[in-house]
Amino acid sequence: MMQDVWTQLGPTIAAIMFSYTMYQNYFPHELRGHIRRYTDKIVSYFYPYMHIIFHEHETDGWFERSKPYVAIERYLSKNSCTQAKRLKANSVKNGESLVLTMDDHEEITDEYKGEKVWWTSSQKAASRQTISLYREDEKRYFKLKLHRKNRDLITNSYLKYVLDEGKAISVRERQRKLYTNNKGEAGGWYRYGGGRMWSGVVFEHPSTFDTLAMDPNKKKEIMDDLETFSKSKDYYAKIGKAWKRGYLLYGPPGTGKSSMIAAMANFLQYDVYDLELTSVKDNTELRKLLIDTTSKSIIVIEDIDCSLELTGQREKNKTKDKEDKEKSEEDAVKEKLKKELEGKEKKSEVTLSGLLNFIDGLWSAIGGERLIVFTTNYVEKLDPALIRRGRMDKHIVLSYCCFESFKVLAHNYLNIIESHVYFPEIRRLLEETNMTPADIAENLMPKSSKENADICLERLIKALETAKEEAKLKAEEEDRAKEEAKLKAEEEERTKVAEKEKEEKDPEKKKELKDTEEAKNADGVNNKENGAKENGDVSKD
Ligand SMILES: Nc1ncnc2c1ncn2[C@@H]1O[C@H](COP(=O)(O)OP(=O)(O)OP(=O)(O)O)[C@@H](O)[C@H]1O
Ligand SMILES: [Mg+2]
Repeated sequence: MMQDVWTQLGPTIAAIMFSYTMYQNYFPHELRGHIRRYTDKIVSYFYPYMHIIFHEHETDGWFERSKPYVAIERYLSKNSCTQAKRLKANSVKNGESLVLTMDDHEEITDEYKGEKVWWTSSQKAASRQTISLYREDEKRYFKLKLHRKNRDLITNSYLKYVLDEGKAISVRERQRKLYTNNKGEAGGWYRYGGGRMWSGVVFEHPSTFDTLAMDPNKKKEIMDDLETFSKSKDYYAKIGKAWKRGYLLYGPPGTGKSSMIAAMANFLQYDVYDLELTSVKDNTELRKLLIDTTSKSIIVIEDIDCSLELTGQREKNKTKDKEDKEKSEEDAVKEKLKKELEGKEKKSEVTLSGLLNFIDGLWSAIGGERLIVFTTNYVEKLDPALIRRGRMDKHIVLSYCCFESFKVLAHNYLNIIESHVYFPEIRRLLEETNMTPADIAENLMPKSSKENADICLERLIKALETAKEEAKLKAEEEDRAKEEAKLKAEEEERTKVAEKEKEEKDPEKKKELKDTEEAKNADGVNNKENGAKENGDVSKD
């Protein structure tokens, strides 16, 4: 049966092929163009579909792939995996992961608002005249087939959706980076357009909100806050605010400030720009660094209190005139000596006002979707202007380990899910003494393959007891010192009173004391008058 069909089809195919070859060889090029136009018209009368082509390279010979093509490739990858029989694998993230797309001449179907479209991937040989230095001699493209009645829907709405979705997938799956600013002086050439302001490495910090030990309610609040921020582009535009948010993380060393920044970056899939303020030459360079950051990023300034002399700068300026007058010659000499000692070592000239502008000046709005995070161990040292709401919108205190935080660490480090016989004791000890999550974590970590959960928890209990004992001794020591100081002050007071009483009882001494006081007062008046004359005081005239 099958053989019969082929026997009948054979001559027909041969005839078509022959006619096509004759047409190609003997019809002049111009005539072919005319024929094509007319055949297209006839076909379009019966054929209700239309096509849109998206080339991989928009400009001939140019190396970069077209952005719409890449976005479509990413968008189609999810449907390709389920529909296409032959797939093509492209490596991304420096070969660490793969994007699967349909192979040439495969077709996949997509549906948008109830209407179907069809995508195919193809390639055609590049024209011989084109000289391409960078890529293979073939032009890849995606072809979108759609019904003509859906023209408006697809061109106005569907294509935008595909491109946005494709871009979002690329962002989600991109290799995130941790950047640090290059030192201005050392790498001076970059400032004249020769290089970049930031150097980056792949961001691989494993901290997440799951591994972060803190009060669960507080954790949830922060996660909600971050999520709301990342989805609020339109809201920020509506209220006329730049799409950025400031976080101030403060607390003792080892309470998880840096870990939280990493968790935030992993949660939102953002890049991290770790800004070393002391390497920034001046306010202009600070602004350039800001311009050179991308959106979907966290700009971090760690230990802001140590970064610059930002704390008292305002007061210094306010009282500058007064100080200038009062500065004694001795002070001036001291200052000069200090400057000489510092030698030629160039210090950062970034000022508090420069930093304030960096955070919420006009330039801070460019790019959007950025978090600015400051960390400090001493929040009280910071200038209030630096951390006011609007600059640092959310203040988060990270403190000593509570029992809830401990449970997270016990789960992470020892895989203890809910409870353990040692937990009540640990709970009591944590309420009685302060220990940072970093110290707790160190005690919980097994030091050899023989150490099980019991051994690690016992070690923690011992450490907590020792810490409690030390804190008690320290408190006693402080109380004792305070008591001694109080007794000393009382003793001094008693001696003073006794001496005064003694003087008052002795008439000779009393007269002597009165004379001395009168002489002192008279001296004071004379000195004032003399001083006024010397200064040319005109008030008496
Ligand atoms: N809240 C926490 N949850 C989980 N691990 C923590 C937490 N706090 C500290 N750690 C552990 O302790 C180590 C030090 O923490 P981290 O660097 O985040 O502290 P920090 O608050 O930034 O300290 P510093 O003020 O000294 O910079 C981390 O590697 C982490 O393993
Ligand atoms: Mg830190």
